[in-house]
Amino acid sequence: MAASRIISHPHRPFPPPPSETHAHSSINLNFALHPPKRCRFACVLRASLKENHLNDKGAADLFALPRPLTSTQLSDSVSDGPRLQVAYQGVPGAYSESAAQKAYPNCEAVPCPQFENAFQKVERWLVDRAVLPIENSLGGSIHRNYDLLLRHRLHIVGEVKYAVHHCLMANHGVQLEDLKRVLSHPQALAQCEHTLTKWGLVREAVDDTAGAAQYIAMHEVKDAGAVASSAAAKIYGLNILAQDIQDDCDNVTRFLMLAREPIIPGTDRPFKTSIVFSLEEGPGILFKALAVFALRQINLSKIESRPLRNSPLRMADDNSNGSPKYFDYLFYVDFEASMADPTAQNALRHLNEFATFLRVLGSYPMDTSTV
Ligand SMILES: O=C(O)C(=O)C[C@]1(C(=O)O)C=C[C@@H](O)C=C1
Repeated sequence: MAASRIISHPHRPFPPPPSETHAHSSINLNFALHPPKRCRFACVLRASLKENHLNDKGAADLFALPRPLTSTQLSDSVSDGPRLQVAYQGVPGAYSESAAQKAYPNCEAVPCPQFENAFQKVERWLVDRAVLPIENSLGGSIHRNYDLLLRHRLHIVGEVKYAVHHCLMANHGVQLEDLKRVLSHPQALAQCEHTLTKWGLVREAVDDTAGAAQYIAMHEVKDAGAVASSAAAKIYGLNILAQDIQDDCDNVTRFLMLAREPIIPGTDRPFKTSIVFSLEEGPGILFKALAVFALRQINLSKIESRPLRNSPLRMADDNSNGSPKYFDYLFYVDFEASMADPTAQNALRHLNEFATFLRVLGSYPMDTSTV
C-alpha cells in the first residue's frame, strides 16, 4: 500500500533530489495548503462550523479580513492606543492569566470559563488575542487545545513558557491536618501527584486552579484546600500552607498566543512552525512524512497525534479483510524553521504531495528564554 502510493507520485521521488531549488512561489500561510482532499475533512470542518453556530457564509465573513501581523506587533499593545485585550481560560489568579501578561505585558487579560470561549471571543472580535496552554513539562499535552486549534481558524502568532509554582492553600485557621480534600485543575493535581498522595488528600478536579481557590474561599470550606498560585491565594484571601509542592521543581507550561491574523514570518530570529496533517494508511507512511523534515535538516520539536473525529467509518484496504477502520489520526508537528525559509516551504510542499490534509497553524518566533 505504502509502496504503491510512493510510486503513484513519480514527480516527487523519495528521497527528494539534492538539487531542490528555492525558486518556488511562497506557500499560502493563511489556512490549509490545499482544500481538503477527502470528504471526511470537509465533514470535520463543517461539524466545527456547526458547533460554533456558523454557516460557511458566516465563517467566510468572519475571516474575510486577514491582515497579517508583523512580528513587532507581537508582544505589546500600541503604546498610545487601547490596551490589547487577551482572553485566557480561568478566573483571575490562574496561571493562564500570568502567561497572558507575560506574553502581552500591558494587556487587559479577559477571563473565560472554558478554552472554547477564548477561541470564540477572538473569532467574534470581542478580544484581540487568546493565550492558552498547550503542554506542560510534567503533565504532557493539553489535548483539548490541540482539537480546538483545528476546529477554529485562529493562527498561532507566538508561544510563551511559564514556570508554574504550585501552593497548597486553605482558609485562615485551617491546618494541613484538617484537610481531607484538595481542589484544583486536573493538570495541577497531576503535577503534585506524589505530594498529595503523601498527605493522603482526595483530589477533586475543577476548571482552573484559581477557580478552586475562589470556591473554597467563597464557601468558607474547612475540610478542603486548593492547589493554585500564590497570586490566587492573595486575590481570594487564603493562607498558604505549603509552597512549591509540584513533584519536580522544573514545572513549565508552554502557552500559545492566538490571533485572527497570521504574522508575517521572518528569518531575523529563531522561528517555529506548527502544522497539522493526516496521512493514508500504510507501512512507513509516517516515517516518510517525518523524513521530509529530516532530509532537510529541519528539527522537529513536538509531535502529537489525535483521533480524527467525525470521520465516517471507512473500510480499511484489502489486507485487513475489509474490516471497518476505527482509528484515523491527525498529526500535529512543530518544526524549528520559519515559513519564510524556502527549505521549510519545500518540506511542506513535499509533505503535501502525499498528505490527505495539511494545514499550517502558524509560523512564529520561538520562546528561547529559560524560565
Ligand atoms: O488552572 C490554571 O491556572 C491554568 O492556567 C490552567 C493550567 C493548564 O491547563 O495546564 C495551566 C498551567 C498549569 O499547568 C496548570 C493548569
